[in-house]
This record gives sequence, C-alpha cells and structure tokens, in this order.
Amino acid sequence: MASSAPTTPVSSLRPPVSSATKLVSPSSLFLPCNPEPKFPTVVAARPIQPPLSASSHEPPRALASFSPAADEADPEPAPLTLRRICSGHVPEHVLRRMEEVGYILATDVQREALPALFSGRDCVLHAQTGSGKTLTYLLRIFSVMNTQRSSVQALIVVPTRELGIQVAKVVRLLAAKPMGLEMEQNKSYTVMALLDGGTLKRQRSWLKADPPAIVVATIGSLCQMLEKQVFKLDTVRILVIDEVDFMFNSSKQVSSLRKLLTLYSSCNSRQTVFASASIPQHNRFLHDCIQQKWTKGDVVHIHVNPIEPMPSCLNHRYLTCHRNRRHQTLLHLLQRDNPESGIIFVGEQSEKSKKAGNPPPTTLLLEFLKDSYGSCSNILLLEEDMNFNARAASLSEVRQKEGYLIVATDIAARGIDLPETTHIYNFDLPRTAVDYLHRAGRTGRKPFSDKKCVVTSIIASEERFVLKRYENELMFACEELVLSL
Ligand SMILES: Nc1ncnc2c1ncn2[C@@H]1O[C@H](COP(=O)(O)OP(=O)(O)OP(=O)(O)O)[C@@H](O)[C@H]1O
Repeated sequence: MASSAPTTPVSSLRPPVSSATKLVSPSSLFLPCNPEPKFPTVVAARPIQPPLSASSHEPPRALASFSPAADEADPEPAPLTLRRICSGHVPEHVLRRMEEVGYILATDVQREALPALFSGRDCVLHAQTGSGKTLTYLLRIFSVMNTQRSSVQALIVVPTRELGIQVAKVVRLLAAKPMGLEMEQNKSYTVMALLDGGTLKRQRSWLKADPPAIVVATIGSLCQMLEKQVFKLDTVRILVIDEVDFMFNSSKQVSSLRKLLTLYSSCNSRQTVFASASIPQHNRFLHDCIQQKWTKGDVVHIHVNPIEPMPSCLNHRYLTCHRNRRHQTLLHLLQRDNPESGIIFVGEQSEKSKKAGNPPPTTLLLEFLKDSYGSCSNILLLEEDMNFNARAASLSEVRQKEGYLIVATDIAARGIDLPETTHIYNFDLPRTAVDYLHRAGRTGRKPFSDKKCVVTSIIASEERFVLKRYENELMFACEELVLSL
C-alpha cells in the first residue's frame, strides 16, 4: 500500500535478472552533509535489449544470444517482458492494451524501477531521455487504481501544457478497451487534463460532479483549483512530478510545488514519484526530499546509466561558422543531411531585442527556410510566445505528418515525444549542459532501435570551449564537421 511505510529490504526490490545492476552504498555516494542519508541508490548500467514482436509475450528463440547462457564471458540477462514484471500488479486489460500498442519488453528504467514502485516506495526515476519513464510511472498508477471509487486517485504534474496533453494521451491509450476483451462498464478510468490554457470552468464542474480517477495537470491550473477548494488531494494515492528539476528551477513554480507536496497533501498518505533525465546535484535533492518531507525517509533513487547520461544512439557534431553565415550554413547542412524529420532549436529572443521591435529569430529563420529549403513542405513553429491553441495545433499537425521540420525554442525540449525525429540542430547553442541534454533527447526516442540519430550544433569559433564543457559534463564527444560551401 502506498500509504504505509514499507519495510521491504532494497535487495528484494531488485528484479532477478540484472547482472550489471549494483546497489551503491549510500555512504559512498553522499557528500559529507548531515544527516546521514537513509535512502539507497539503485544504479543500473546495461545496454537496452532488442525488440520483440508486438504479438509475443515472452522472448522468442531468435533472441537466445541475449540469454545468460549465450556468452559465458559476458553474460547478458534474458530480455524481460513488461508482462512478467507487471503480472499480479497491473490489471489484465491494461497489460493487454499495453501489448496491443507495442510495449512488450521492459526498458532499463522499467526493469529497475517497477519492482520498487510496486512495493510502494517513493522513487526518484533518474534515467536518460526517451528511456520510457512515462510508461514506468503509468503502470504503477494503473496498479493502484480502484475503478469502484469516484475520487481522484492519481495526480501527474507536468511543466507544460504540451507535455500534459501527451501524457494524458498515453493514459487514455492504455486505459482503452483492448480488442476482443469484454470489459465491465465500471472498469473504465476517467482522465482529466487540467492544463494552462484550458477551460477551467468546465473542469471545475466536472471535478465537483464526478471526480476523474487520474488528473494530469500543470502546476498553475492545479493550484488554482486547490486554492478554490474545488477538490482536495486526500484521496490521491500516487503523486508524480515529471521533469522535476525543471519545475524546481523555475522560481514561479517552486512555492506552488512546495505547497502541493507538504500543505495540500502529506507524503505519509501518498506514494511520491519524481522523474527526470537530469537531476543536478541529485544527492542534495534526495536529502531535501527527506528533510522537507516531500517524500518518506526510505525514498529510493533509481539511477539508470549514470556514467552515460546521453543516449548512446546519438551522434554529436559541430560546425563552426561566422555568426552572419548561420542561416546559409544551416541551409547547406539540411540539404546535405536531408533529414526525415528534425527540430531546429533557436535561442529565446532577448528582452532588449523585443523592446527594439525586432522580429523574433524563430520567425526570421522560419521564413528563410520556407523560401529557400524546398525539400520539406512541412515546416512548423513551436515557441513559448505562441498562444496555447497555436502551439497545440502545431504539435498535432506534426504528429499527423510523415516528415517535418520544427523551428522551436526550448519549450519543445522538455519531455515532448516525437519518435520520428532523426535530427536535432542547435542553431543557437543551449545555455546549459542540461538544456543540451534535453534538446538532444528529442531524438533517439525508439528504445529498441539501432538507428543512429544526429545532433548538430552550429557555433562561432569562440563558443567551442562552451560546447567542450558540455561534452565533459555530459560525457559525450562531438565531432567537427567541415562543409565545403
Ligand atoms: N517498453 C517499451 N517498448 C517500446 N517503446 C517504449 C517502451 N517504453 C517507452 N517506449 C517509447 O519510448 C518513447 C520515449 O518514452 P518516454 O516519453 O516515456 O521517455 P522519457 O524517459 O519520459 O523521456 P524524457 O526524459 O525525454 O521525457 C515513447 O515513444 C514511448 O512510447
């Protein structure tokens, strides 16, 4: 049960097959700060397994080389299916639906985190971009849902409307009736997206009349509802904060988050899950979780691939050019790469430039590409300053098209899942290594694919040392690309 403090030893939370997973003793991990930390970190570093066919529930023979017996020198555990991990926890109709949409094998984070989540422990899910953290916490949520109850039982808090729409969509996908399965009417889960830019009036009536089982919310809209006492969190059994470092980075959101975690609800009456691909100073964060009572004292840190924060399927390149030549350089690069689908990240317009009445750099680039880059008819804009409807329209258009190019600011860098994206271009260098990681992570989002995706940064020569710093911090290497223009 989520509400009682479990006493399960951490070793028993670990799945049986992970040879390269090791438990790191807390004392060897922590900075010398008080008090002595009480939570364990599970560190997992093992290559992801290849895919299974969507129809099979157990690994086929063709994957025998992944079984421990196949290679005595470097024994690899047998691929583990999500069904095996979730059986007995997640209802059969959700498992059927999960397989129907193609989720068969567990990714590393799913393999490592689900047993801990099913035990009721509070968890910090810390794993690469595109590694499947969303499905991980959703499966846990489905395992505790009681369809007989008319109350909000799970709350997922996300930083942007776009991510909220996406997460709600996956919830609905999994909650739908699987083909050929008779389901009682009362087995359905209601999902509400309570997001900035939405019609809160309608949601207020809905929350009062017939509370949904799962709410996906942005913190602003959620706090409005809580302050007006439209609903309370006392029935919430699981609280997930997705992209947690991003949320705690924004001063606007910090006080709301603190209230959410400690005033509107108590860590003792819920299971708390934090997720992100980047948790800078994670030891400090875990320490704060306990000290500030955001989580219970036995919170577990699931840290997947800590020595490789960047997905290994990415190739990183950089290209040096004079600042005045960046539009032309990008055009040559696109003509050379001919990307199936890509995202071009542009820096935010400065306040000074806005005041001077200059057009945003995103708009300038979009117009330039529409005029000069004929290979892609589908070039779209996604930026902070667009209104909510225009942003939603851009994203849904992208999802329906075969090939696309998106000119975006960092709003598109967090959590957005467009698995067809093969190329990322940093037209402007991101401001921090964490921003680089999240931009780069918008590609390489097919967990079991061998396909290499490419991240290219267009830099001025004086920016090389900044990129080098990101390489050191994130432990990846960038190759220089020279174009003969
Ligand atoms: N077990 C699985 N098998 C196949 N595909 C999966 C599996 N789990 C997740 N995926 C797919 O992988 C992609 C990335 O998943 P998800 O969005 O959950 O990543 P994430 O870890 O939350 O990434 P980010 O940190 O960037 O938000 C999605 O397209 C999802 O459908």
